Amino acid sequence: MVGALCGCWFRLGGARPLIPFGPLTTRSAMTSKGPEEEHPSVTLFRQYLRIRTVQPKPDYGAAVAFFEERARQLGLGCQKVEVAPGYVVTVLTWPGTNPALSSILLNSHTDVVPVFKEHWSHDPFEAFKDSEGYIYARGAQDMKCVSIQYLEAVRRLKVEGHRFPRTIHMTFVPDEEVGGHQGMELFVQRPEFHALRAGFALDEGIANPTDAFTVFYSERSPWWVRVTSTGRPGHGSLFIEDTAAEKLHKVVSSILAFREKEWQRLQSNPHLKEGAVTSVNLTKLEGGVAYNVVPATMSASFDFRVAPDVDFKAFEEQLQSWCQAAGEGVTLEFAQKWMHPQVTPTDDSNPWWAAFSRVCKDMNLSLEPEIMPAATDSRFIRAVGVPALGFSPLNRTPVLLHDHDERLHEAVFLRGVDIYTRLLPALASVPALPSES
Ligand SMILES: CSCC[C@H](NC=O)C(=O)O
Ligand SMILES: [Zn+2]
Ligand SMILES: [Zn+2]
Repeated sequence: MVGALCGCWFRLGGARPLIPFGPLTTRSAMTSKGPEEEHPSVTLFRQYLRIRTVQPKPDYGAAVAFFEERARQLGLGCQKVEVAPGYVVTVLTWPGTNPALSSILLNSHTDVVPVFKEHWSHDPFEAFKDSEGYIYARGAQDMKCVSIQYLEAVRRLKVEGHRFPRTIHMTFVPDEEVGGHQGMELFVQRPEFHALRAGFALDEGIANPTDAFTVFYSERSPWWVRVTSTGRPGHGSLFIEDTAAEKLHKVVSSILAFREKEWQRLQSNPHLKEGAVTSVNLTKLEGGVAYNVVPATMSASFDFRVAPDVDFKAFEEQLQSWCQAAGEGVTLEFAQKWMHPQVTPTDDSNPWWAAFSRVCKDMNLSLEPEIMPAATDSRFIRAVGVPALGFSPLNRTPVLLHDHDERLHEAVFLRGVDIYTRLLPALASVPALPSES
């Protein structure tokens, strides 16, 4: 461990009461305060949002320095693990009172997706706050809010003098937005990860526009598939037989028919949520050189998200058989193929869920448990046997991750700090599990 220094608090007593708000409409009554009156947690959030950790060239160095400084100020242990050249996982640690118990892992990624600046109302890296209190920035929802909410909850609990039996680790990881292959996927294989002895993890979720909070207990598996079709080339004026395009068209039709079937299944059953069915989109078409030259090769790329209850072997065979049915010379390759879907139980047989859901109940938060439609670092955490929930405490918030004008209201952000301030004591005080005694 390095940097386990005890620093001074930049502000004591973060538990300032929030201005309560009801429906969105009443929020406009809340006028935003001047910078001198801004809640310090919001100021810190906005500072972090200004660090340009934007793909494809994130400034990871600045993010690591930011978290090292947080560790210094909060008196937390700080460890840096370089999982690949230039890809550092920063781990901040608040030791528990009983080192025999497994720890709580609070994960967040530091990178954010690119922007189309011309479609934004404000500079996406300025963290502009409007007069109503909405903070506009890339990463406001996904997921720089969560990183700071973890830190601010820990700060508050530490200031109040609490200690808990279980150690709390906060991991700040690179590379999630491009697949996590240089981030969490490598980190979970490292001795430093195993040394954390994580018993349970929290990671990102998605905002919920209603009063409820969404919590994810599993994920769909990303399968990125490129179908390549080869056929006879020739002059564009002739009826050439066995062309690459005709065969590719057949595969595209089969896959889009499957897409329609899954869409209908989702539409016709109000109990099914997006993550419970398999989705697919045709995302790239490549091939051809000129209008009048029939190409010998064409390809189509698909982004499949396979639901966790699918028989993966049978599904792959289905993909192969669509290619075969299209004719000779049609093959497929995988650019991503996640094969280890895991489900974290959401019943009281899981003591972590029991603790999590009990706090939500006590706080009158209504939870909507779902399967994450996209892929997050949770899949790597669950795959090494650590139960994980995907949770971003953002309700009454439009889903704007990866979108233009991504934004978050400061009151929702601060309410999230309150929520973690209740969740962490409960999770870090879960009694010894059978496997720990
Ligand atoms: C297949 S790895 C890509 C991970 C990415 N995660 C967030 O958006 C996603 O597209 O789901
Ligand atoms: Zn994310
Ligand atoms: Zn994202």
